[in-house]
Amino acid sequence: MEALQWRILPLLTMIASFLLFFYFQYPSQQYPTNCSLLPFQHYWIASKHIVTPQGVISGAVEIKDGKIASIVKEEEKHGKIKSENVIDYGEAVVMPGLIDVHAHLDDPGRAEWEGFPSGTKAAAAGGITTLVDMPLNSEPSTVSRETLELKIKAAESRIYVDVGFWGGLVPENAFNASALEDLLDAGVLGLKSFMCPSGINDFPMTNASHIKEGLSVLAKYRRPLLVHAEKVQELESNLGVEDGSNNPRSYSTYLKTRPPSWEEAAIEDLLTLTKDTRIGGPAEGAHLHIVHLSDSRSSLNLIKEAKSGGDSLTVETCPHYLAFSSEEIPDGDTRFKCSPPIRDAANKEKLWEALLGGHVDMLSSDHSPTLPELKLLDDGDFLRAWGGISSLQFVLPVTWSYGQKYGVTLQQLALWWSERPARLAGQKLKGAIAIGNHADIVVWDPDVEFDLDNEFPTHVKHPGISAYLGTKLSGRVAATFVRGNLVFEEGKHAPALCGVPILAS
Ligand SMILES: NC(=O)NC(NC(N)=O)C(=O)[O-]
Ligand SMILES: [Zn+2]
Ligand SMILES: [Zn+2]
Repeated sequence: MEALQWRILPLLTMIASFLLFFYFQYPSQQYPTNCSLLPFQHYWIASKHIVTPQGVISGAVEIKDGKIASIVKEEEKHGKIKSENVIDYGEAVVMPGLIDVHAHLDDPGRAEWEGFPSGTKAAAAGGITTLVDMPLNSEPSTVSRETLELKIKAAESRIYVDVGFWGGLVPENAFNASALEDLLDAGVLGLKSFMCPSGINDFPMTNASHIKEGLSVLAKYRRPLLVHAEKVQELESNLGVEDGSNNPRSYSTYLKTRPPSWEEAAIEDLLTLTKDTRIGGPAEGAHLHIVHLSDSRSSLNLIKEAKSGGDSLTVETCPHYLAFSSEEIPDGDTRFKCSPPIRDAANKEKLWEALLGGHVDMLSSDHSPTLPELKLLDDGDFLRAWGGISSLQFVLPVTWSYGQKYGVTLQQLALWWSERPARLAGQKLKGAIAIGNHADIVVWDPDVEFDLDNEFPTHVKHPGISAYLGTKLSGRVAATFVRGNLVFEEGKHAPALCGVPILAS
């Protein structure tokens, strides 16, 4: 016994000193598991253009253990910051990281379309620090506690940025309050449903009664319902079958199959339900969010009216509706196919007007990629090709570039891409450069122009299907911080994937 002790003791001492040596050599504070390209966790980001809710300031943001510890104005900097831990970005813009509340990463089950690793790597390179994944296009769809658990498992250790999840409201669970509560208790940030076929078999559409039920459950949780608002209406013409103008390679043919009246009809239905969300109404606490609005005429007027009546209602549009117009879409170029469709130039102008006027609340990517074969790029058949735009990495430069003409400000970008999306997704510690918030930050150069060509380093799985490929953009993302970790800088990603799944509690 004693002999054994004498042999083990020196061995233990040796192991202990070995561990101590490594601890002091590489203290965990100093090298946080490769999550960050920076060697420290307490530092300052300095710039002449820091976008805060109170305005754009020159100064520095103090970051400590992943949070924003203080914001120091230029004139107050002296003596308040340790110069060796300052990253000075000069004239570059320091803004809250983008929060994309509408992305389809198709994982698990259809990861060959995108997947968590490539999708979130692209997000990090594009200045998106949080995204909320849609419940459909993965296999299975996220419609129950079990299927949410599969999502979380697919995301864990495989994401470069933080990812939350919307759950699906489908006929199968809509009248089953305990199933919906189970899904909400498991942590989805809210629900999402379709008022037209979604294109995915295990994600059937809902009608007004399903949505009413969903809202009543959501009211208790104070989480939103997101709706794809298009309702199939009988088409007025027979698409020019008689006059021969129904060429499936022509974008105008596709446009005629999904007229603005579809959006209008869906929104009319929805607004009969959102009245209940008013203060004192039976669904007070519930909130309805209309995703990817394209029609800026009648649909938007209905939304404006309901909002002014006190309905708890918000609406998003996407960069592709603001950047492109139907007249310019080349024959056969199915990269531009999405639903609702991109409409004419006059519609686009009115959409900008509504965004600038505060009637459209926020922006989202609706990144919905697929396999290049399913885009039928060779055939160019708009009626049969997969509908969905691939854009995730480019939404910041796209919004900035196409917004120049309208005098878009940095403050507006932060509102549309961070502050309001954070509120929709219930993320109180995200969406603004403010003391106590997560240090989720994008640093970018508004004046740097680049050609988005085949040479440009893109990280989405299938860059060739992006409608933005071949355009010239301004606004280059220089660095992205997620909870204080420098996850992307100058084309390089941090070695470890340290994004975390975000669950509502
Ligand atoms: N199944 C989809 O990804 N659909 C999406 N497709 C688009 N937007 O064309 C969507 O959000 O409706
Ligand atoms: Zn949709
Ligand atoms: Zn979508």
